[in-house]
Amino acid sequence: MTITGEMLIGASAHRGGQGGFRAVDPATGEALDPVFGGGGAAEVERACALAWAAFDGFRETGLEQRAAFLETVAQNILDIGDDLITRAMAESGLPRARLEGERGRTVGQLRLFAQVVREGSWIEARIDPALPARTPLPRSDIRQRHIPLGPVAVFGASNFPLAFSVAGGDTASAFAAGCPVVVKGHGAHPGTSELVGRAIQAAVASCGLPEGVFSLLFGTGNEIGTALVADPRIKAVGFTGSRRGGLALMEVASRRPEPIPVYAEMSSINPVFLMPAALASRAEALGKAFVASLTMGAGQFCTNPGILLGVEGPDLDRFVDAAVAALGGSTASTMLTPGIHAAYDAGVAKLAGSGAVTTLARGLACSGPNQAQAAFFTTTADAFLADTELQEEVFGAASLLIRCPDVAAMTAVAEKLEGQLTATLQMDAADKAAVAGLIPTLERKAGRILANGWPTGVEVCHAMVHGGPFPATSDPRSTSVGTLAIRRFLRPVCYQDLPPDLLPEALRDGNPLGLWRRVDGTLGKD
Ligand SMILES: NC(=O)c1ccc[n+]([C@@H]2O[C@H](COP(=O)([O-])OP(=O)(O)OC[C@H]3O[C@@H](n4cnc5c(N)ncnc54)[C@H](O)[C@@H]3O)[C@@H](O)[C@H]2O)c1
Ligand SMILES: O=CCCC(=O)C(=O)O
Repeated sequence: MTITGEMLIGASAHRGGQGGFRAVDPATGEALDPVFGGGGAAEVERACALAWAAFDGFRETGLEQRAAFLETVAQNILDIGDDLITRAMAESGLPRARLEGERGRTVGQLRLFAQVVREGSWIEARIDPALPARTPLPRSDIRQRHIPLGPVAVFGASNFPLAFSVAGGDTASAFAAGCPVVVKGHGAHPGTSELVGRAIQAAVASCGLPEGVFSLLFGTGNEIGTALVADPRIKAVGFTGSRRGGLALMEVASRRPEPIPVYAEMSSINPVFLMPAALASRAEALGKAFVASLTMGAGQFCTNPGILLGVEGPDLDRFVDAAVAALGGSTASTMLTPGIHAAYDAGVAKLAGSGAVTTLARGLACSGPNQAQAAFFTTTADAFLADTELQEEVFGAASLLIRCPDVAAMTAVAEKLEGQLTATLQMDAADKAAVAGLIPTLERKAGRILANGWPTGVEVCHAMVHGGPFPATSDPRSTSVGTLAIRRFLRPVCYQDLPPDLLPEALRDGNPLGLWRRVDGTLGKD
């Protein structure tokens, strides 16, 4: 499939005239063809007008038609074949195996949402039948279902060019809910974005959906993203990226005459608690496994283990020795963009220059542009508690070990942490009592609590929460991975005493769609 450098606005392809740009291969520093034309206000206007025009039709598509659309997008992505993988490799510096796995995750995610759409319980139909004879007052007939919010703006993330980008989780969950999507493609992987965008555009056409169900915009500065979030026809935003970018978009959304929800996933350092009995029994294995998680994908995971906490002593020393040995032998890896590489180097230099921090190990030297050496630092619990800057995320393979005098100090540090996507416990049976004391704190701090695993590698499933309190996300009530993500783009509507033939099918007597419904408080298929 040819990459043209055009934006996709509804059914058409359009070359933007607001400044050209090219993707950069971070492994070589070379600019890649073609030149992409950036868009501006006119393209935002056209995409949002089409999305709004498509909304009422798309939101009332039958469950089967919408599920088939998601499955068609998945198949069309697979049908691009190897061109998608080779372009994504060139634009991201990520290896083939990682991108093939990510393509599988993206396609699996779309298919999982198709199953969710068909099953229909996300509509959460509720019926409280009229009670005309109730005293002292009769009850009306009251029914409720969930409807989609409206067109959603999705910002593709740099670090997952497939699973968190044009057809990633935000887009899949918005489509599943019945929301048209306008994507602002990430400038780091425009070719990958165009290929996937064309797969979605073709699916919209072949499934007989209104063209405005999907558009893909590009732009060189912040203006296009700002204009998109400010557009009155956009009713929600999905974002994965920097804290600064997420906060800026939240600000734009909140200043609109009609403020809208922004689901921004931003910054997390994902604490790992090395409990004493676990360290005593397997410090060396934990040290090696930690480095494997830290250095995966050059550390460019929002779930990266950015801090570790352990009680000082010989067992923690054994952990450190094993981690230092593993990290010291880790090869430098290409980062996603020159900007992300520069931010990593600056973050590492800041930690290394802190008087309260000691450098334990660095990875092997770099041998090409935009490569990062892994970094492992240590500090004390007192120093960490005294300096909030030590909590700042360094996006990449850098981690800080906090040496604590006892388990109580680990809890004290946990209490001072900002909101997190994950909190990980390395624990043995003898640690259970101490862990039980930590869990209430971790529940308040994180979206996902893991035992004896590593936070990188998020499962896409029904029970997953990839979210958490600020600054992990802008809204701790939801998730951006897993099927619960559909809830972000829905809202309840109540119908009181409407004539039966004006009710939506989901709420009609006789349950024509065969949905799970709560009738007079009881869940069933009545
Ligand atoms: N939490 C995560 O998962 C995660 C993922 C990727 C990057 N990051 C962080 O973000 C840094 C930069 O990487 P990035 O380019 O992927 O993220 P970014 O936040 O700079 O950009 C993400 C997207 O948002 C847009 N954007 C950013 N700021 C904006 C603004 N003020 N107004 C309008 N649009 C705006 C960008 O154009 C891009 O499309 C990294 O160094 C890292 O610290 C975090
Ligand atoms: O970078 C954010 C997503 C991380 C993720 O999905 C994973 O660890 O698998």
